[in-house]
Amino acid sequence: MAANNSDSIQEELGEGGVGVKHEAEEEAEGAPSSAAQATATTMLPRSSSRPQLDLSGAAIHGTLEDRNPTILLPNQSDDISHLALDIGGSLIKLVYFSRHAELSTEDKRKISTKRRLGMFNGGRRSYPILGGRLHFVKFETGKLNECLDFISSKQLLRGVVSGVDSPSWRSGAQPDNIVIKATGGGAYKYADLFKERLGVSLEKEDEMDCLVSGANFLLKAIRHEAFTHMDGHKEYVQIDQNDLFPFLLVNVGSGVSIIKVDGHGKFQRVSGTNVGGGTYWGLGRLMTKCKSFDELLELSQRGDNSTIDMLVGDIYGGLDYSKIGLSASTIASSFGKTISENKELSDYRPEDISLSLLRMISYNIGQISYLNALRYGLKRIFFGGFFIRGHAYTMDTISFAVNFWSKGEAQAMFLRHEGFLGALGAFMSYEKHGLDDLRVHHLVERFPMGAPYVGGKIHGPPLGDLNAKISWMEKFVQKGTQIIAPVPMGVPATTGMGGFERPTSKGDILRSDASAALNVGVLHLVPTLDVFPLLEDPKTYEPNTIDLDQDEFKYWFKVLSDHLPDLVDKAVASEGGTDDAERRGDAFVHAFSAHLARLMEEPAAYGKFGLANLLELREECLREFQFVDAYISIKQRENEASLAVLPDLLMELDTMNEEARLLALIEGVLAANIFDWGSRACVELYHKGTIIEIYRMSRKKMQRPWRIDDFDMFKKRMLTDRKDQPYKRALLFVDNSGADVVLGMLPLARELLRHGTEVVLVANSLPALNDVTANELPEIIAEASKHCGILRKAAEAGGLLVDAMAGIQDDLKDAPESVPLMVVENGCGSPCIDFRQVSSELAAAAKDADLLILEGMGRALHTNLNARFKCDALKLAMVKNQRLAEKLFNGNIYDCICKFEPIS
Ligand SMILES: Nc1ncnc2c1ncn2[C@@H]1O[C@H](COP(=O)(O)OP(=O)(O)OP(=O)(O)O)[C@@H](O)[C@H]1O
Ligand SMILES: CC(C)(CO)[C@@H](O)C(=O)NCCC(=O)O
Ligand SMILES: [Mn+2]
Repeated sequence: MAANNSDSIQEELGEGGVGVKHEAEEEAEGAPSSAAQATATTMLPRSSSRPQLDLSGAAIHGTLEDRNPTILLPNQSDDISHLALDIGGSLIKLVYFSRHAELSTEDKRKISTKRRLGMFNGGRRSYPILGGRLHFVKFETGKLNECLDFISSKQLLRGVVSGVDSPSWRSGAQPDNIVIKATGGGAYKYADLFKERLGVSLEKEDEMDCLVSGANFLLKAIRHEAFTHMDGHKEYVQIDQNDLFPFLLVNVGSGVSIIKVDGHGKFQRVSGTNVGGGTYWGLGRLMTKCKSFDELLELSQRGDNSTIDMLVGDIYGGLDYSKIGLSASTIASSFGKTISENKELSDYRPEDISLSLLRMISYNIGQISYLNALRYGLKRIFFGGFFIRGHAYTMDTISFAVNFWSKGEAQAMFLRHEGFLGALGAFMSYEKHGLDDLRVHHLVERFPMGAPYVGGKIHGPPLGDLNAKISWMEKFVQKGTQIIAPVPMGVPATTGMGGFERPTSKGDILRSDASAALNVGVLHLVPTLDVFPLLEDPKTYEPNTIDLDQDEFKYWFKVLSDHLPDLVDKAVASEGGTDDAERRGDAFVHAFSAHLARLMEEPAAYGKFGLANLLELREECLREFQFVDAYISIKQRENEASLAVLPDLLMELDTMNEEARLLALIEGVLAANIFDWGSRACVELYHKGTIIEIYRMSRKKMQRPWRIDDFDMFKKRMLTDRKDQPYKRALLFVDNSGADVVLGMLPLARELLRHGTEVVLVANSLPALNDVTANELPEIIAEASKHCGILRKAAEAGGLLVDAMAGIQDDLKDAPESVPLMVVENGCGSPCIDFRQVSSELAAAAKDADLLILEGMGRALHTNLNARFKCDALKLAMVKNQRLAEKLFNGNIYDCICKFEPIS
């Protein structure tokens, strides 16, 4: 049985440690925030392998009294290189691409690492795709002027030049040369108006072509795009690229187009129906006097269609007509009850009318789609178009019809970017932007701060700056805008005989159109991301170890909420504790809490969401309010404190024999992993002792066997089986700053170097909690090298000492004989790692690696505990969360995990 040392850790510190000041705190007391700032400003330029946070979050405009205030999109300083439109009978859809401001990130360390990894000269792939962001916006066709204003106020035409395929979009374009791609009937109808008002020509693209290429792009490039929706339950479907075609695409716009898709560019419009979204909205408006589509949809949620529709039971005296499979509650005739002679329109409730109408039209579309699927032997039907509106009841009705008539043979699926197929397709039709080459791993979807909030329409002039964004957040708070209930999950009961009851809606307010558009997120295109080449099977790889279901989410909601006050204190202090920082801190808390609340209501609101995504969302949210590195001063003082005792530790290790030393090293990694500011239990410990005291105590308490203890197997591999065949290259995924990396991972790296193994330290590109970043490592290593020849030689050989240590030249020819120690960034800014999207630098480093060491809870437990690799893997972590320990290992907090997975 593995030892449980949790109580004794608390005890020991409770006695010996109380009242003892944090060692480094004392040192830092003199000038706490200025030290932090000094580092912040001398930091190397930020990595661009994950984009900077999108600053295009929405902002509120108008008076506080408005129920649906207008939402403004803040300024976009980036270049706009492409813009495409789909102008339909009801709505205008606009997709535009903004390029990241290119940061120069090629510091010396990176250049020399890249050279070593063979990333230059042939080894380096050339990226035809630009990094940037795809934005999705829509307007009512009847308010075309708002769309024109939006385009000019956001300067979307700036940089778009004549000859749209020219890559030189920055050079000054003459307005009268500008050509943009457009599809939908309005591309013809309004061409002159665009020319007149904006001076642009619309290059027309075929509407069906665009729908198909938009759908194909989404199904290929977006991981969680398609989902089923049955009985109120939403489930994302994994699309197999090799088994995608043929399928039926049903676009439900004003009218409905039904297209059989056989491949890229291979399709046929096989049918359509004039009973579509325009019919629902138009008839609904006439009959209910609703002022907006959403109002009409919202009404339906409180409706009872049995007052309008003639049911089988109405005809059969309350009985089922079971012989032909019809239950009493099945609609026999939509609107059939309104034949009653003594009733006028005003005698019916608008709610009931809206529901009957919605049901009639959705059901009809489902049925016609099924018939066409049957006609061509297709099993999969994808539904798009804005009629769907992410509305649970609409989707359930369509799914019900497809499922009922096909007897479960055919499946209805919906697309998250439902209404943007045509606009995306028009966008794709630009040549040479390289987007056809985009793969799933190049795209990161982000949900800017506006996403959880509810507002009116998205349009209007741009908002200036961060300050304006914060005011927006403050306005929301003042106004007390609560997070409004999600699209209700209809839980229609069926009798199993075709009956389909009315929706039992959860909330009574429809999530507004604006926020629904925001829920689509902003797609960040990051061409430098790659799939980690050592994943055994990228197709079946799932980073998250535990499914974030409602129950699990509730738990993490509390953990993250409880942690917020402390986090924001640190964040504000890291920015000097100024009034401005305080304001940003408040805004951050509101924004992140809003995201949490939104996800609590609907865990699938932003696509399939795991714990890794949730933890990353918090970091992104900090970055959105320009908190560059909340833990910077903690990281610094812990690094210093640990570096001070490193020489003694190394000396002690060197007195041991090889076997004892290897054990001491692994023990050291596990013990030092206790320094984790993301774990509440550990943060409490930190008040009870100095870093070194805690580290020593943590080591002393180590008792084998650990909860998972493959150490002997690892030792055998290292010291017996293949002693003369050491690992060629080890990738060490490091976790926290301070003792964790300095006293844990660095000594282990040193031992591997000693065995002749090249070591690549893999660290975060962007800060997350107190994790060490790739930018910070060279300085730490340089400091450690002062006391250790092995590290120094290896670091020199790895080109690490160029910037950090004066007097040492980066001259490869004169480099001393040693295997190199290198540092690469992982492409993430999160405490977890998703191996489907890592930096190209890491992917290159992985090519020759035969050992992976994943360290820490985020990378080895929350994610990747069950991941299988093409080479040996060692997963090391201390479990610093009681629930996780119980769930994963039937264990206890502070249990240790040493999981070795050799490939043979
Ligand atoms: N805010 C909204 N205003 C108007 N209609 C909306 C709104 N939101 C959703 N809809 C629904 O979406 C439909 C329009 O969908 P979509 O934008 O896909 O079609 P369209 O391109 O305008 O039409 P078509 O392709 O037939 O020309 C409307 O008819 C209505 O049913
Ligand atoms: C006319 C279009 C293609 C315009 O988008 C669309 O509204 C539609 O497919 N209407 C249905 C027409 C029909 O096939 O009966
Ligand atoms: Mn359309």
